Amino acid sequence: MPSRTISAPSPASAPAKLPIVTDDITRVFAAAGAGASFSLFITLSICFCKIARKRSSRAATRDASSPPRNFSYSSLRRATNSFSPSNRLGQGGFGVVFRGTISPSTQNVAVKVMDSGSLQGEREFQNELFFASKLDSSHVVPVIGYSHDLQRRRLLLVYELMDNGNLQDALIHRRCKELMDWSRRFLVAINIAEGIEYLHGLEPPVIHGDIKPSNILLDRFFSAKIADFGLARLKSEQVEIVVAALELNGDGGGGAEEVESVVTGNEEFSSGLVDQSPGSVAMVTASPETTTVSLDGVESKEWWWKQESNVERGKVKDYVMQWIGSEVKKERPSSSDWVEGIAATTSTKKLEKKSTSKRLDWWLSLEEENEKKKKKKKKRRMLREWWKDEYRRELAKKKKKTVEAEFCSDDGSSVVSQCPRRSDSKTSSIDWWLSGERWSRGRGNSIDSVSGEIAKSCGISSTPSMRGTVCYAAPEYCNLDNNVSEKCDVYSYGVLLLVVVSGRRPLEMTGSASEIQRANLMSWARKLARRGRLVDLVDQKLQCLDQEQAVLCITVALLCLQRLPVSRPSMKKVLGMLKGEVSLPELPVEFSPSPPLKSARKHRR
Ligand SMILES: Nc1ncnc2c1ncn2[C@@H]1O[C@H](COP(=O)(O)OP(=O)(O)OP(=O)(O)O)[C@@H](O)[C@H]1O
Repeated sequence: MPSRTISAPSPASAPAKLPIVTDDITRVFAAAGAGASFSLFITLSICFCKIARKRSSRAATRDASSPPRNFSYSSLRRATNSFSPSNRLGQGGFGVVFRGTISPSTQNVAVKVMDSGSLQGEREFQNELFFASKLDSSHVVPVIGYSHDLQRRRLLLVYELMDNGNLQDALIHRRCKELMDWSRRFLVAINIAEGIEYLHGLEPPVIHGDIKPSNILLDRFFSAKIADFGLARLKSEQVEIVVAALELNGDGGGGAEEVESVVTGNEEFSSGLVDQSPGSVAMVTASPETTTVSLDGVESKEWWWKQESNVERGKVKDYVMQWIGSEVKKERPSSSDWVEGIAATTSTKKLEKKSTSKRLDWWLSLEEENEKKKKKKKKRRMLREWWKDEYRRELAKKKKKTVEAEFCSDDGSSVVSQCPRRSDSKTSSIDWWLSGERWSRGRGNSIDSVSGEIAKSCGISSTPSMRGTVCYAAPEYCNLDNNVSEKCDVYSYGVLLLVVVSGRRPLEMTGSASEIQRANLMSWARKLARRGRLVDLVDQKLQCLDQEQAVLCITVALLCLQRLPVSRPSMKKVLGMLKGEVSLPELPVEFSPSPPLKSARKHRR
């Protein structure tokens, strides 16, 4: 029987094992290679992600210290799909706003394209950029960047996109269901108050100058943010509020009344960015002579320096300097150019000839601009006249003298209050609102301030003038002095608060006689206060209404709407009252439900 032996491997079988070893080594090397390339891939992708995130975060978030980003025109054109009408978000006084997506960060933005050739648009553009570097609050719509395309004479501003659009639309036009919930509406009112309080708390305080629902934007959580700093200004340190005794002749009483006026120690800073920019003055004044006189040899560059030094003592934002220094100067000769032009020597005659023709072009373009403005003004005046006639005809037809008398007396304070200098007891408040003088400094808008909304909805347009927006602007704001303080914003907030609570415009005419007394929201609120029925003003369609809170809002609004700026509470107090941290002061006697007649008369005197 053959025995089965397990023989030791013969030397001959040894070479057969070699391929197995080589295989292992290859596998080890392959694994190591794969590992190395995998880790290289991971490292590279991490690096790539980091760079991409850095890039996107540069576009997405911009803290106050970093300047707004300078976008190329083509990148913004790409972002908005060639400014496609389907991306149109809305139109303001100075141009159209488009939705866009910035690549590669895929951040959603709103791109405002200023009307080409609009001088006031240019001014708003400068103002927005200036404040973009100053403001850093969750209650302010951030400006991400800008673009100035010299070839096409286009100025563009890039903002963070606010998904729920503006408050005016959401509240009045769309009747957004989210805003039908009282708590959300109240939160919106608080957000806005916080935003204004932030602005007023800065050093120096920033006065927005155009607080109104269409300048309040809502993000995707319906958190309200303040937008549009085109009319904003820095409050001068020299502005102080003085209470002076003044004779009032309007009501025949002739008694002395305390009237607040604002004294400016230094004219240069008093009216802030909008009015004081020599560039702006140069843009508004038509002739170079007046420009030279009004500018008094101050260059736009110097003006920006002064604004800066007023805030940060010498710190200057390079981008503003660069922008003003290079671009504006390139396009528009400054006042000193005019002066220098006169004193030019013969050796520079050639240069002078060139610059003179440039100036002439510029001057002619200003003339053209002025002509256009005049035509628009004429059109507006005609429309106003027509509207006034209509209103008067309506009044005469209904022969409701009592209603008219009530309307006038109700706003009796407001006839004087809305425009103290033109206190005419025969003029009703609505006449005053519709009076031409109020619009006399209106913006030359693409949407006409009067025609736009009155014709459609019998409401008042929310398009602003250079002195704020009709119905929202404080009485002292309409005077052309420099008496602008934070209290102007407080007044506008008062109107806005009434709009938020009532869910309607400040001035609404439906034509029916019963509606006339409600036409002016402010005077209706005053009337209801006297009757002790403030709750009647609250939007009927509100859900989960906290009646106490709503009445508190209306009361605070009435305090904000007082004629004398000194009587209005500060924004800090307003916020405290709304949050229940500060107790409500007594409403002025004219708002008390049953005013003792004699003492009320005495008080008026
Ligand atoms: N950041 C934004 N996000 C979303 N929508 C915006 C944004 N900015 C503006 N809009 C929309 O574009 C509209 C026009 O804005 P714009 O600031 O030009 O004008 P306005 O404030 O309505 O009017 P005006 O300039 O005459 O005061 C706004 O009402 C709003 O609906």
